[in-house]
Amino acid sequence: MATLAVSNHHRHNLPLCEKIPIRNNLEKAIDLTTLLLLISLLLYRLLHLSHHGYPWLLAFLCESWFTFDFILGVNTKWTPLDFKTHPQTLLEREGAELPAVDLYVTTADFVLEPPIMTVNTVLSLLAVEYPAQKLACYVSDDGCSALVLYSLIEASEFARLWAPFCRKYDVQVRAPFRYFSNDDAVSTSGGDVNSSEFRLEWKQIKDEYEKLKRKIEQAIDGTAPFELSGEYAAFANTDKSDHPSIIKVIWENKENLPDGLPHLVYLCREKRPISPHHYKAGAMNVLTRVSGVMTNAPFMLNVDCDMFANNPKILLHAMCSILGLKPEDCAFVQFPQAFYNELKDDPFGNQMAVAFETVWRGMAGIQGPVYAGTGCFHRRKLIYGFSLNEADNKALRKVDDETLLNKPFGNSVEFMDSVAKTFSEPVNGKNDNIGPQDLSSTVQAAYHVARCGYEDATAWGSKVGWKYGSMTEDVLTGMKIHAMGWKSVSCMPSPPGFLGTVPTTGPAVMTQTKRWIAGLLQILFSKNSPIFATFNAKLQFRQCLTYTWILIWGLRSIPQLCYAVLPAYCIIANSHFLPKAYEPVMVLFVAQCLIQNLQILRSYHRCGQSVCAWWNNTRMGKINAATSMLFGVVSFVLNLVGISDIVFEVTHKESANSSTSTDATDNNKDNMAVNTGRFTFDKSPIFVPPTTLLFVQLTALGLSLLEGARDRVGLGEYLSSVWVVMCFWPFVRGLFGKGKYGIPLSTLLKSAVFALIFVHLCRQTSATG
Ligand SMILES: O=c1ccn([C@@H]2O[C@H](COP(=O)(O)OP(=O)(O)O[C@H]3O[C@H](CO)[C@@H](O)[C@H](O)[C@H]3O)[C@@H](O)[C@H]2O)c(=O)[nH]1
Ligand SMILES: [Mn+2]
Repeated sequence: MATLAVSNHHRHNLPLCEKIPIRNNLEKAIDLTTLLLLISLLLYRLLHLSHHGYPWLLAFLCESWFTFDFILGVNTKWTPLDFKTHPQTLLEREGAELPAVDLYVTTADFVLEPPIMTVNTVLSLLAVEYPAQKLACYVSDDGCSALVLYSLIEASEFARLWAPFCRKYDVQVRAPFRYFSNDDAVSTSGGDVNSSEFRLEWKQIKDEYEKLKRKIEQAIDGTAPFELSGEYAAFANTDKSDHPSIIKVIWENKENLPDGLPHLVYLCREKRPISPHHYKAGAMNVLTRVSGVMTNAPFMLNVDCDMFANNPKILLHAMCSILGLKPEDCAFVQFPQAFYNELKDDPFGNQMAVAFETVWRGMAGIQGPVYAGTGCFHRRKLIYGFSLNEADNKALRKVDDETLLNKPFGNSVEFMDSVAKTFSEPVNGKNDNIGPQDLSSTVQAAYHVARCGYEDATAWGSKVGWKYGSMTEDVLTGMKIHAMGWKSVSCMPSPPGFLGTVPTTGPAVMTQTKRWIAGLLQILFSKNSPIFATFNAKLQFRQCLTYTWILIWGLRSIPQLCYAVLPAYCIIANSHFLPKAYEPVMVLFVAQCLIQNLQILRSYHRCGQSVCAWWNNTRMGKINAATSMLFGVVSFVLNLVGISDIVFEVTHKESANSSTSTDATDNNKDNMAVNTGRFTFDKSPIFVPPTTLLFVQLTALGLSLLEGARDRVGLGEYLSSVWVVMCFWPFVRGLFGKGKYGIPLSTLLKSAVFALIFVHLCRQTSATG
């Protein structure tokens, strides 16, 4: 007895979550050197402004921007921090006392987001290591698809085998498609995998999964009869953007069994053409309310439909931070985004591996990482708009007053109950206010809060819930939380907590980046701008700089494009924007360029990334500047002046099984392997600017070959022009590629016309100048 007490006491002193500052003195020294070089170059340009023409001035302006940008980046990475969590300690200390968590999965389109993918994500959550009676999984379907409901119903049957199997054999990856993939590293379990019993069960479960997959596939391609009757009658005559709500409790853990299966609820909110639905933010708010009247857990996890739980201990890791840190230091716990369909060397420069290592840890050392939309644990309390400081505590007492509650949260009595409970419970939500025992009795209330008019004249989307007004609702919602003075925490366990899909085709990459850019600008130029928030609210100054750095992402396209056009312009118009190679100051230019790029290369090396990945990212940075970033800025401006709306175009997610698909012939597979990561194109106008830019550079280089060297152009301009062509190499290949690998003829023609006009104008200025 005595020893037990001692060891318990001892355990109580062990930390659940530790903050570990990362040393980076060398980084700091190199960054300061780069900064010094950048500033001296700017001074040099400024001093010699009067001796040079417009290209020099333009170069000065662009480089001023780059320097500003660089400073913001250095600020972010100045004081990096890691968090280390101890799930074992948590289990020993808390055991059955762990708080309840509501799990949200969003899907919006059964074609772009195959239901088997959503099913895998849901299965990985249902089988997670946590007392099952504390969990409820809610799937929001913005696509209003009976096929999604059907898939989930079938999946819940399978889950009854899957979850116990995972627990019994300590399976590491609990998304079946991944576990049954041929990858040995993935399919290992912790338990006794050599026993014949295991082999037998493994085979059975695999067969069951194959059956599930087949059923879903057949329902989708129509080879099995699937009628909108009975359970699915509600879907008859519905239109994706015009239908009532549909809510189904698919599975209920009636006996509250800790090793049973968590509740599973399908939810499709009402949509009407006249009422804005606010895309994902709107879906998240309905999830919040529906779960509020059903299970009302004090914490919630949200994932996109493609982001399965890759580490069965994620909930324990997250709880370590939530229970182990001061509440104000842990508003939300964000897992970095990582991907399972990554192509080698990041050909599209969108895997963000280095960004997650550097920017992420950097932010963790200020006020915490951004909320990245998926793989994030929130406190229900905070989502309801409450905060911990004195002033808000007063507001907290006020809200008990019915009349005040009524307005911001809407008019559901059941939901106000959730608000009152959430409000009064201790910050770390130890007293579980799990809702009514019987979920089906709450369905009526759930229908009420899922109605599309429910939010009219309430604070939803402004003070309460996920925030409206930006396509990147995640960054906005997280920033508002930081502006209330809270800190957030990053959680980077090994193996990574969640894995999802990353776009792997040119057009899909462009669509996604364009939406992000527009969404970020929507935040920058609004009343929610971080710049106001440092003055009026509690956003720390350095955190404000970091947010600004992220939000101006798209604006970078303007100086970058100007800078990329400069060499071609100078060559055609016989001008220059760089000193001559023999001028001593050239050393500074070269040094700056080398040091900055080597520093970036070094960070790639440290994150285990190849030189090739570094080059691909550098190159894609330039390509994005001429495509998605530019178009993001344009769509933001068009929206601002009221010409067009910004819509949330859902990212196409490759089917979870495509990598292991067996129907591809060997020949096909070879072709695919050769072309993996090769840039693809479509007819979108987004590919016109880079093609034009490429034509202009090629014309400039061609002309100087034909007409001989020009007196005012130096080596610097020629090299810069070649550099730009190298950056746009995927487009050079696109000139000769076939099918989706080739730039469409219409795009080529348009670009040629624009390039001709540009070259003509350059020649005119050189004639007059
Ligand atoms: O009207 C909508 C549109 C989207 N979604 C869901 O939102 C999620 C993200 O959509 P996706 O097309 O995958 O966008 P990504 O750009 O890949 O997502 C990143 O960026 C978004 C903000 O732009 C965040 O919301 C996401 O969480 C983050 O992963 C998916 O689960 C969708 O099903 C909805 O529920 N309703
Ligand atoms: Mn996504």
